[in-house]
Amino acid sequence: MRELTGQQVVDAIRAETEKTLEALGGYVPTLAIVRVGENVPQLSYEKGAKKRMQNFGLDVKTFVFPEDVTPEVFFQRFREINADSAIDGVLLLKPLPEQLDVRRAEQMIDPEKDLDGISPVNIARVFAGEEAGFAPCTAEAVMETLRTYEVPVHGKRAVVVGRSLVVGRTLAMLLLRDNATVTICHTQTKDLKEECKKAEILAVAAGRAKLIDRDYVSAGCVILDVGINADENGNLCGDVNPEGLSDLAAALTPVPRGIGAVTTSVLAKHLVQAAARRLL
Ligand SMILES: Nc1nc(=O)c2c([nH]1)NC[C@@H]1CN(c3ccc(C(=O)N[C@@H](CCC(=O)O)C(=O)O)cc3)C=[N+]21
Repeated sequence: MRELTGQQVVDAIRAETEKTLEALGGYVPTLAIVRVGENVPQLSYEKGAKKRMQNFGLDVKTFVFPEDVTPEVFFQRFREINADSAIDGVLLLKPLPEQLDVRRAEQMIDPEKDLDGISPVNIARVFAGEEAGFAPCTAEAVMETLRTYEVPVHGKRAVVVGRSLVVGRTLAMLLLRDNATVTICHTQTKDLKEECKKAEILAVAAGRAKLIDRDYVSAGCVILDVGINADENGNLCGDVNPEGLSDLAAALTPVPRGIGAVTTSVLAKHLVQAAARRLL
């Protein structure tokens, strides 16, 4: 079994962004991270994103609001951040506390700065199979990983476990755009094992630690593990249990250092693209 580590994909994405940065002639794009409260998964994504931006030579401004911020204050500032010409892209960390209507934020975000594809405009573009616009970074990270490792997608049977808008559903659309035959599985799927065993490409974004083991996998399957969970000992683990897969699967992305590392690189790529579309 091949281990599809993120680093090689990160390097390929960095090389691509460097070309675009050169065309921008020394302009340094700036990412705005907008966070409300101190939610742990959001803090770890923010930390990873900041490190990656630094690593790619990009700037970050962080806007932090208290958990109990009023809608008036939050949306006023969010509107200003969006309109700020010194900001090339915006990452709004989700979920938002309940007093803030997330749909209002999604509709407000400038689609040209919407690096994680949360605006209805960008969602529509992805679901229409268009190349323009920004797809959610994690779903695109899976496609970048397949591309870098030259895993053929065209005509393959792909099974996606998980139907969240940000990952599973979107990833299904990206796989479909590349001519895979796609099945989406979820918590109400009758025989998950049998469905997964049909997969030549198995992408798991279920949000359940070690849900998938060798009983779900056919020989030669390429497995993409999108999960980031904490195991019994508090260590990061994926939605896939790698034990017993090595003589069965053709390839697997590790957790950590797999899709998660690629996700922040796609965010960086989108930031550079957003700046280029605005300035070139
Ligand atoms: N608009 C939006 N998009 C998101 O994608 C989004 C979000 N909001 N809100 C929060 C959740 C949570 N999330 C995480 C990402 C990485 C790690 C993580 O642990 N990353 C490590 C390790 C990753 C690895 O190597 O596999 C790192 O980046 O260094 C955790 C959590 C994203 N989310």
